[in-house]
This record gives sequence, structure tokens and C-alpha cells, in this order.
Amino acid sequence: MNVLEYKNYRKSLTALRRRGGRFQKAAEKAIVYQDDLKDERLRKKLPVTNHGENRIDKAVKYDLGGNGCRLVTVQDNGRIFLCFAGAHDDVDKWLDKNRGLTIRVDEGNRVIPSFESKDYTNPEERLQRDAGYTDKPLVSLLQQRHQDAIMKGLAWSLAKAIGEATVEVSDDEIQQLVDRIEDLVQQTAVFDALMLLREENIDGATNRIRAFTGELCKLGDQEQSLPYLEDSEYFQNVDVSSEHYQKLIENFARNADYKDWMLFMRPAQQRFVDADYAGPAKVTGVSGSGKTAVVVRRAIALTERYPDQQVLVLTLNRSLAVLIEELVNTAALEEVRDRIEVLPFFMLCQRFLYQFEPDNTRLYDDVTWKSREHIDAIWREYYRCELHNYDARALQKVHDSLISRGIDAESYIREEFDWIRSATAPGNRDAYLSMERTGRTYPLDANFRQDLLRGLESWERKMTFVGVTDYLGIANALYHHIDKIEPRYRCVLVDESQDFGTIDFQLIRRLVAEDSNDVFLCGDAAQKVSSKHHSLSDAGLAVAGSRSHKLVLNYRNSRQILELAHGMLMDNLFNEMLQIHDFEILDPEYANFGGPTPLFLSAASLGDELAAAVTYAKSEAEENSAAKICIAICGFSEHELEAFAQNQRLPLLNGETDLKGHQVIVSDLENTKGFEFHCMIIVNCADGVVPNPRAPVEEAFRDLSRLYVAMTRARHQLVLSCCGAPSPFLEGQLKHLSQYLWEEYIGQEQDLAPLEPPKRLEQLRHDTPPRDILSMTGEEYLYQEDAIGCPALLVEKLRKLVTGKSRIVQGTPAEWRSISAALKDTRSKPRCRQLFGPEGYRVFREWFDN
Ligand SMILES: Nc1ncnc2c1ncn2[C@@H]1O[C@H](COP(=O)(O)OP(=O)(O)OP(=O)(O)O)[C@@H](O)[C@H]1O
Repeated sequence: MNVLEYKNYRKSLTALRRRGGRFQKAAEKAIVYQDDLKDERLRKKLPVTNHGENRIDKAVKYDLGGNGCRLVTVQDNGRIFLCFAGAHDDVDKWLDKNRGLTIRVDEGNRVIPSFESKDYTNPEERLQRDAGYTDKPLVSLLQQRHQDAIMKGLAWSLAKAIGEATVEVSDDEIQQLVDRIEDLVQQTAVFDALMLLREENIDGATNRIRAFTGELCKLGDQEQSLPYLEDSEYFQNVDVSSEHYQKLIENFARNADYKDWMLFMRPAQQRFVDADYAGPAKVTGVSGSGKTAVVVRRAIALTERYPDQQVLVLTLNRSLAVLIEELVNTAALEEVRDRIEVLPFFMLCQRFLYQFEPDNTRLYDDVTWKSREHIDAIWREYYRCELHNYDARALQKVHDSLISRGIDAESYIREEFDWIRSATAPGNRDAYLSMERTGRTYPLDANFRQDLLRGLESWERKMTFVGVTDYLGIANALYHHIDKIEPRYRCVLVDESQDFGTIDFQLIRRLVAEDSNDVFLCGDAAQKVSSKHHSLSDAGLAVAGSRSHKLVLNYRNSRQILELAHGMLMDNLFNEMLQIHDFEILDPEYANFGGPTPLFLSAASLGDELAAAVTYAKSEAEENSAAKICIAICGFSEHELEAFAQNQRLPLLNGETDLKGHQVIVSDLENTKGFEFHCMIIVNCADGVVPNPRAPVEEAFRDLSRLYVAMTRARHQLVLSCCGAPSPFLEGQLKHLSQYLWEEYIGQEQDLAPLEPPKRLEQLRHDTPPRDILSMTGEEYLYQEDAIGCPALLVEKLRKLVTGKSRIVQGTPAEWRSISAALKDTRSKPRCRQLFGPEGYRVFREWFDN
């Protein structure tokens, strides 16, 4: 005997229970009734309500007491479908919304709901649905074969008229169109399909058409005796009398903030929750496909499978760990909760280091993601050889080569250090000299690599000296003790695994003995934003093909948002991206809901954009107190955004932020990863900002991923904003965006003063106004942003001639104190131009005259 629950049934039951008093009693009664329903004899004794129910075929409602609380079921051929439990009015509303619900099964005996009008000419007996947002013709939302099915046999002019209907079509207009169809069954099917499409319920419309074509049958239509009914996206079998089920309901009723997926996992997701793997397994999923949801559920399932053993969930940073921990605490029963540990990776390393190096605790104490804020400044100080530390001069040749090719060497080399530290073990750095640098495109020969290794060594010394360690530093520090790490967990699950490095994985491998279900990874290559080296096989975590799976259905973003984000990704796919081992962009399947067309808003300046974005976010927050809104600002680092956020009295997302109690949040692009917001406003999506023009073109894909991550955080509304020309990444998609000026969009009456844009690192480091570039020595100048793109010949001359010392040989200047002095002398004393050579002199003049 099957008892199946409809996808939101448990939610209705826990909501009723949570209301307390007589409602709670009613919910408890429903739990008892569910059990009795399985037994035909007991079923007959349950109190059915007096008035039948004609809104839903084969519905049976039970009286739960409590002044009209009801349990709504559908009963067909001995199968029981639990649909809704609620107070009288809520049940009434639910029945109105679900009018025409008809239980059908597909060829795999999966239970599928189809919404079918009894009499489409009668407003009381037909489906009633609101209009959605799509601007496409409704029928075009369907797959071709379903379009063909509803149009079959129709006169050309009628098919054309139906094909042109949009969300603006009224109920009566749909009826008039449908009246022209001759076949009575087809009439109702087309009416229902158009109603469902108008609300952008494409799955609903598709199911309705499949019912019409006979792909979905009613239970009574089955020729043989009714087989066991299988779980589907909509209905799942439940063992209502099990103690576990009852405990779960109670658990959810006690938790105020459970998420829908905690109550109803889709079969595609559930498969990975329950699966038994002989070794490391991996699920790659599109953004918003429920990877985190799967990690949480699987962690809980594993504690149940391995009683008395510990399960570890690892993620990138503290805020994501907090988020996952909250989910675990809500979804897991008390008895297993203690056996699931959720940690950001660095904290795990920290714990081991406290144990292995008890004398160094202070050093590792400061390691948080937050330390990046000052580490930016420390890096610059080191890199630019300030404070009489000239160690970074080892990097000069690489620096010069990079800047003469228009690359921001300071950032590139820092990323290269991350790459080296994530690819090679601390005692084996020389391996870098001959490694293939996957993901890094600027060629570096053996000499350059030697220099980089020397530079890295001195940078690590500097960090130890000033008492900070960054994220990779701590993994490297722990690596020295790798042999001492004993397996201490039965299973380890990793969320956002695409941003973990090879060394991280080697450490993770040690945490758990090689066994079935030992390591489970979830990630999405399209969301990889770090430049770390990432190889599972190098880390001894090779995932057999049979243990590598995909999740492609997105649950988070409205169709319009995902279409835009995915379209942008596909428009800009870089070869370099595709060459990365393990990299795969999955084609998403869209969530079954629509939303407003994403906006593209422009303003005269970044200050105007920011003022408008903050005002708009605050007004949205006021209007909808449950909505969380994120303003992500392109082109600035987290550290640079800190003071800006503080001035606006808004929290900044930084890997540590607790989002509770805040509605409007500021972030850079990268830190939005893993979160979701009702509305995302992405400011400064401008040409010259995204992608960063000072990174190698071949590595612009990292900026593409960052923008994609930020865009796919939006559930309902996405606003892209810029001043000047938009980011070239968006070029192909602009036609799909609603474009306005910010002032038009938020209303002219709001005459907003522009906000001061975030300060750059240089302004944050020095309160004094920036130094005049011409007063600098060659070496000082070559560290400035202005010098990026400086021709190689000029770089060489500046280093050699503008040394900071004034030297005169036989009455002619031979070295200069500053660029301005060199300019002055070469202008007035043609003889000293010879030092530059004719070409060098021409370039020198041209460069500085401009
Ligand atoms: N079975 C489900 N039913 C309804 N909603 C779901 C389901 N599974 C996940 N969701 C919702 O989809 C959204 C995305 O889920 P989740 O954060 O787990 O995805 P993800 O794959 O980890 O995303 P990303 O990689 O983009 O961070 C969340 O709002 C979640 O509540």
C-alpha cells in the first residue's frame, strides 16, 4: 500500500503544529490519521467532512477538530496522497489554488500532478492563475514536441493566434481562442496549458499536455493491476508510522527557519544523499542546484549510517560554515547533531597546528579570512621594497616583464604565489620549476620561476616576521606535520570544493581512512574564483567516473536571471577555461518560476550609481521586511570596501559576517559565493573594470566566474549597474535587459547626492595626497599603476638611469635623482640623451609627455 506526500504537505503540517494550542492538537491528530489511513478498516472510521470537495478530483477531507482544521487527501485506487493540513481558511485557499489537481502516473509509475479544468467555460470550474513576467510568447516556453501536441489539427490562423499569446492575455481572451478549437478534450487541454504558462509554470503546463497526449494516465486507467508507485519531483512515499518520521515532523515544528528542501528533497538530489560509494565521490552542480542542500542531508544520513562515528563538513570560510551549521542544526535530529562538525578549512588547520606547534599559537591565532584586509597592505609594503626591506627585488625581472606586457605584476605575482603554495608541498617547491602551470597563462621560464621561488621564500619570511599568516600559509604550515595527521572522521564532505587547492586536498585525504563513503565533494567549476592549483588525482583523491555525478536543475534563480547569467557565461567562454582539467560548464535546467526581467541601470558617475543603489536597496528592504538585498561592487577589494560599508552603516560580507538581523549588505563579487539574496545589485559593471584590464586577457575568465557567481546569487531580482560603457562580458546580453537611467528608475523626486566611492588601497595606506609621479625614482615609478604597459626598453632605462642618485660624468648628467630631473636635463642637454639611445629617448618623452 502506498502512502505518498505532496511536496508541500510536510510544510503545511509543521506550520499547523507550530501555531500551538488547538492547531497543534489538530496537527497531531493528522499524524495519527495518516497512520490509520493505511488500514482500510480504520480509514472508514475517520471523520470525513460533511461537504464533499469538487475542486479536486477524488479529494477526501478529514476533520481534525480545532474549529475547522482539515486534512486534505486524494484517494485513488487504494492509494493515499497526503496533500495539505491546515486551519479552515488556509485549506480553502489551498484548494482554490490547487483547483483541478488530478493525480496521474508516467511510464515509470512516478506520480505526477496535472491541473485540469472541469469546465473551462465556467469560471467556478476552471483553473485560475495569476500572470507571470515573461516577455516571450507563452507557447514558446514549451518544448517543441509539446507545442506541436497542443496545436495538432488546428487551423493555421488559430494556431498563430494561440502562438502569439503573451502574459498579457486575459482569462476571457484565452477562452475565446479555445472556443475556436473543435475537439472538446483539446479545448480544455489548451485552456489549462495557457493558464499555467501565463503564470510561467512550465512544468505544470508540460504535465497538463502530457496528460492530454496520454503520456500520463490516471490511476484507474492502468490496464494491469496497479504497480508500486515511485517517487517523483512532486510526490514521495513515506512511512508515516515510523518513529523517525514523527520525530522529524516534531523537529521541524520546533525550528522556526527551516528551508523547503529540508522537508522535500528531489529524487535527483536524494540519490546522492543515500548513495553508497566505494571511495571518493564528487557531485558537480550548476549554481543553485542544491549542492549545499545535498551536503547537509548527506552528512546527516551518514551519521545515521555510521552510529558513534564523526562526520566532518568542510567549507571555505566562516560565514559559509555558519550557514551550513545552522542548516544541520535545523535538519538533524538531536541524537546525531553532535556527531557532525562543520568547519571552515583554515580553522581545521588551526586546530591541528595548536596541537602540533603549541608554542606558535599566537602566529596561527590571527589567521582568519579577515586578516586579508591588512595583509593586502603588508603585501604592498613588501612588494614595493618599503621600510628598507629589499627582498622583493628578487622579483624585479619578472615584474618588469609583466608590466611591459600591460599586466598588473603586483597582483599577478601574488596569485602566482598562491598557485605555487597550493600546488607544491613546502619541502618540494622545486617541483614548480618544471610544472605545467594549469590555469596560469603568462609564460614563465626557469629563471623567472627561480626568482619567484626566492621571492616566495622571502614573502613567507616577512609574514612570519610581522605575525600574520594567510589562508594558504596555514595549509602550508600544517603540511609540515602531514604525517602526524591521523584519520579522525568516518566521512568528510566538502562544499565549494572547486576553490580548494591540491595541498588542501592532500591534508583532507589524511583526515579519513580510505574506505567507502570516505570523501564527498560538491562544487561547480564555473564558480571557481581562486587561482589555486586544483587537482584531485595529485592529492590521492581520484574520483572514479562512476562516482562523479551532476546536478543540473536550478532551484534558486528565476528563469530570467539564470538565462542571463548562463548566457553571459556561454558568450564569453575562454579556451583557457575549457583546457583546465576537470573543468566543465554544465547546461542548467531552469527553475519552474519566473521573475522580473533583470535591469541594467546607468548613472553619470560611480558616486551616483552608489547613491542610487543604496537608496533603492533600502527602499526595497522597507517594502519587504523579509527580503535580503546585496549590493556587490565590482573593481574593489574587500579591504577597500570596508570603510565604504562602515560609512553607510551597512555590514560588509567578508567570510565572517553574520547576516542575521541585516537586510542590506555590501560585498565584493567574490564573497557573495554560497549565499543567496532576494535582490542583487551589482554596481560598477563597467568596461575597464570587469574584466580587470590589467590582468592577462587569457585569465579574464576568473573575473567572468566572479561576475557569474554574483549574478546567480539573486533569487528574484537582479540589477546590473554602471557608468560609462558596460562590461564587454555583458555585450551579448544587453538586449535581454530592461535598460534605464537610475534616476528614471527610482524616480526623479529623489535628488540624490553622489556617494564618495570606496578608497583605493593606496589612499587607505597613506592619508597624504598621492606623490607626484615625476618626483619618483625609476624603481619607485615602476611600482605605480601608471607604469603598467610601460615599454620594456623604457623600463630598462628607468631602472638604470633614474636611480635616485644624481651622478655627473665629465660635466654631463649620467644618472638622475628623479624622472622630472631626467626630463629636464634631456630636454636642455641633448648630449645626455645618448644614454637613452634614440629609440629609448623617443619612448621616454612620449610616455611622460602623455
Ligand atoms: N529540493 C529542493 N526544493 C526546493 N528548493 C530547493 C531544493 N534544493 C535546493 N533548493 C533551494 O535552491 C537554492 C540553492 O540551493 P543550494 O544553496 O544548496 O545550491 P548550491 O548548488 O549549493 O548553489 P551555489 O553553488 O550556487 O552556491 C536554495 O534556495 C535552496 O533552498
